[in-house]
Amino acid sequence: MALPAQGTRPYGHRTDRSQPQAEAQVQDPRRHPSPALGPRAAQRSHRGVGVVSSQRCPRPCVPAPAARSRTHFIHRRGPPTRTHVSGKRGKRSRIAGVRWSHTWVPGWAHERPMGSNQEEQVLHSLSQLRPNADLLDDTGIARSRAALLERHLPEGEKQPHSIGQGPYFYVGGTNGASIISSYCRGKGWQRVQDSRREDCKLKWCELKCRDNYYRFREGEQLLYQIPNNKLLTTKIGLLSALREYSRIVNKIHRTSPCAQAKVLKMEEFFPETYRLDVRDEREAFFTLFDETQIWICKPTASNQGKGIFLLRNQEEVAALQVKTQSIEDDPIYRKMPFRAPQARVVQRYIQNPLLLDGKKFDVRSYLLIACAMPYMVFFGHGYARLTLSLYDPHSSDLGGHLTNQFMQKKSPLYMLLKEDTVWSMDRLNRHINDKFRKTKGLPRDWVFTAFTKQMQQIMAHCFQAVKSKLHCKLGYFDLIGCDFLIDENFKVWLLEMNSNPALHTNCEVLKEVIPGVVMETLDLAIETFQKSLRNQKMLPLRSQRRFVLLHNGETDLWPRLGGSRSALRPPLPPPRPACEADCSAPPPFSAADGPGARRPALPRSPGGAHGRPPSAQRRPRPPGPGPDGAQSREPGAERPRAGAGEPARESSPGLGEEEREERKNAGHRGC
Ligand SMILES: Nc1ncnc2c1ncn2[C@@H]1O[C@H](COP(=O)(O)OP(=O)(O)OP(=O)(O)O)[C@@H](O)[C@H]1O
Ligand SMILES: [Mg+2]
Ligand SMILES: [Mg+2]
Repeated sequence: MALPAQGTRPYGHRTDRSQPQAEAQVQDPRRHPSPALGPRAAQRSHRGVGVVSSQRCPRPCVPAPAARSRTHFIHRRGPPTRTHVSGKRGKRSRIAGVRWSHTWVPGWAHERPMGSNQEEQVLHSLSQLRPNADLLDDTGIARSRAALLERHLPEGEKQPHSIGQGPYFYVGGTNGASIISSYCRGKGWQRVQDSRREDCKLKWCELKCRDNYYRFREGEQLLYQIPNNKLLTTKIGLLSALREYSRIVNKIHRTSPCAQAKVLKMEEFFPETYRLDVRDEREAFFTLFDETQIWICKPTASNQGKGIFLLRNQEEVAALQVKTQSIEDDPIYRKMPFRAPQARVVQRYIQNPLLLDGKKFDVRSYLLIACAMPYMVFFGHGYARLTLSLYDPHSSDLGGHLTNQFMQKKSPLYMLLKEDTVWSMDRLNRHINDKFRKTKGLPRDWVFTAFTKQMQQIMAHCFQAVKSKLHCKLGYFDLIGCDFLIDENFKVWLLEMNSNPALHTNCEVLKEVIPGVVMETLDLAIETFQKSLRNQKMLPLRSQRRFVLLHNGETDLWPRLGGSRSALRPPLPPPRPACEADCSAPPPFSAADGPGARRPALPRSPGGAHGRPPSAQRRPRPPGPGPDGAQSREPGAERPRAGAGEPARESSPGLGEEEREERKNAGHRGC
């Protein structure tokens, strides 16, 4: 576990295409650069994003201070609603006790059109207090916000939206739209309805639309969602990335025995999973299945529990086998594979989940990639999602097995009992303290200590697995919802990661949690963007409140300003001998993993759950480097080749196909 590095601080805890042309011309940001995104944006070309200072771009062979490039974990005790600050930050850090509590705001429960409801006015007013967040003192902001909340909000005082020709923003879809809009309007920005406009300072789009990426102006605008986030946010993408990363790490550990055992092993946190679109894998699964276990079958890119079913007996498995084979043999799908039903995975079902008053639950947390150039990656707490009914492993009612809100909403009891289906992390912590601490010998506040740490390690590990493959440009940012299950032995399992996580606020707890998550996401995206543009040091981050820094990529050799993933990778220095490496850091990649090196293709065969032959599944553990997979690579270390480890047979579509898929699956992940 890497300790908090210097400079980090503990966690505070459709288009209306009729937009007049003239308007767009008048607002050409190249002539009127946005104060919010910085004047230099206006001078930049699309790709060249400025001179990189020597401080930010160390000579390749000179290792930069390791602490700056490592993944950082800052752990705190206690609930996430207070900010713990390090002494070094002094008064400025004591911002925070602002609880993003809007429970008293009537009518919050449903997303409504922009500007039409009270909560938007509230958020707008709050946001107005920090029109230039980077210029203001946070303590003052917090006080002013609190004062405003006290004075005005119960009466629902309406604050006029700023008029005037401000920078523009675009929000596509309804997920979180009112919160995002309020935030931006509070900065004096104006919402536009035409997604094709290129002069938006911010585009927050639910669907990844090809046009937005074609039109994206690096270094001049912020764009929500990294275009190939499917590497993490589809079931097959995540599985493939984790397998590939394991393979590389294992190889390094074989060749460099002193590379210490600190990287997580995927089988320790990711339930055994097989791809059904890969013949060898599905055959391995059909062979190993026996009726003592339950498996869960999921489409790779759906959400809300759609298309999920359990496999408990040979008949169900045989039916699945026939169905899968018939799809593969279908001449139509052979000709037009994009018409075929979505690829699926089968995953070992965690049969013994921890229960809260007899109910199954999972935890939604957030992985925030606030900046992709350099990477600034954060962890954020979310909430727990419970089923309405009591858990019975033998029940055929999926409502008791699938904890997502969407499934629960199907119940007639939902409207009556919905508040019981979402718990705050505080409540979860209290419950676990009360009910399990003694009997299970847990440390006090297990939720905010051990559990939080494990979630952070797992997320950091997953990020490391895809870091070199994500398309990174200055201005891309992403908020990813990560779903964790705790079993009755308090073992933590990652179930999946979701793009475009649900930002609805239809329960009291969600009203408390979601606006804060969205606003801090935007604050951090803007602050890191500005700092990157200006070649400023990232830390300290004035807008960091509840999110915890997982990875500070300032000293990563790649990606760096002045280049992007879409450009050619710069030559990498020779790897340092592993034994010289800081033993708390992950091992460097060998030259054989570097660019131009030949790499064996992904195992087409029996990958089995974690990329090993089925015979090996039950199952020798790889000589693992240990529990901490959370650090970044050494500054001189090579990375896996871009594209390597792409899901081998997942249709790896261009955006067109992905867009189609997105549209098919439109919906918020995890609602
Ligand atoms: N391996 C597993 N063991 C036990 N329960 C599981 C497992 N995988 C999924 N579940 C349950 O099924 C639910 C839905 O699964 P998952 O999140 O993977 O699908 P999804 O369709 O992407 O859902 P969403 O995006 O809405 O969270 C989970 O919230 C969890 O309750
Ligand atoms: Mg999902
Ligand atoms: Mg889920």
